[in-house]
Amino acid sequence: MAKVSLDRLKKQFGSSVAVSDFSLDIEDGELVAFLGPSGCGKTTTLRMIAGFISPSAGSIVIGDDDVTDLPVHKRNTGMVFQRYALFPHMTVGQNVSFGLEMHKVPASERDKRIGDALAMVRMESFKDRYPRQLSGGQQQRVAIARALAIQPKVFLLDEPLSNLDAKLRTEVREEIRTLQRELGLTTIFVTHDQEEALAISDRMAIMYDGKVQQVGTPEALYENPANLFVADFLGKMNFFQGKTVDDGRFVTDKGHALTVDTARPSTTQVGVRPERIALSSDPATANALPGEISNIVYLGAVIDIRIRLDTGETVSCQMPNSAASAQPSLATGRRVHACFRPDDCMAFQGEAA
Ligand SMILES: Nc1ncnc2c1ncn2[C@@H]1O[C@H](COP(=O)(O)OP(=O)(O)OP(=O)(O)O)[C@@H](O)[C@H]1O
Repeated sequence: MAKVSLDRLKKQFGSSVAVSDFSLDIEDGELVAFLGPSGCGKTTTLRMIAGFISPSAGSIVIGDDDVTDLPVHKRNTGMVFQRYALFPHMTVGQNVSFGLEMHKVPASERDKRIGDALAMVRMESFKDRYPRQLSGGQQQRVAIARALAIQPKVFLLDEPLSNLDAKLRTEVREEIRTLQRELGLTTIFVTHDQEEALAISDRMAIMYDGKVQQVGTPEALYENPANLFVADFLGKMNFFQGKTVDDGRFVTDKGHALTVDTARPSTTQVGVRPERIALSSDPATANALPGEISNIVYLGAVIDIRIRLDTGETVSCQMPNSAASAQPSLATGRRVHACFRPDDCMAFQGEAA
């Protein structure tokens, strides 16, 4: 496997800039997810790394080789696409063999490589079937086997799970992660699904409008988002707009005086995660905003409770199902205080989306 270094990558289509100033070092054996909303430049960046698109500026180094100007087949990357991209007229075995032939693997070695790759994804017994005789999950496993059979230095996946149903998505996601760890594969995984990115990656690069907004472990990004975009995009967040009046005191536009550990003079938004909000009829914390329960949404493991504050804003509180059932008087219309601790408040600059 190999380290991947992206240095100030840029891609311009005509006058529109799809990706700009994208720099990132991906360690040997690391799985990095590119996460961001539709159109932010994830696929364009991945395609530049694979060699399907040439960058307008910047460089791509895989291992010790600068591959920026190399064609696709000389980069030794294995790619899996959203729509499987299997050849319909070829059997599973022939599909996997095709990649090996393209990479000039001698015929004497091919059968073993095909068998090994299909075994990795538990598809050995499907070798003689055609893609139309397979389910979506099975087709995607074959696409993964085809990409891995060439023993790539870098494994690239572009929204590989988005055509699968929810249960299968989790199953194949876990299979990809297990395989990636076992083989020590340097991997880039493009997705717009935050839960998927959080679950699968060592680190994530969050993108917006062609630019990397923040890179870090799932925990670091969720607990310490660098800016309003990341805070809003990753997970849910309650925002309070206002200004800092003195050290640690933040007054919202609606007139709530909050105690916020991280408030700075430049802070214009305070964010609190829904799971950090507690409901109390007898508040004992620094930040307790009165209101009434306006809606209760049952999400299975988690209950989402909306509180309409007396000042008009709505705050979302999430609690585990077990905690909610321990609160027998949880009902719409009930008077409560939405309470949160000063160290659970995150401080940001700028306008919330
Ligand atoms: N061949 C192209 N010609 C012109 N513009 C393009 C081309 N490919 C992509 N773009 C534009 O570049 C931007 C980034 O596109 P890209 O496909 O990389 O986004 P994405 O984050 O992968 O989105 P999605 O999740 O919807 O696939 C978009 O505005 C898109 O319209």
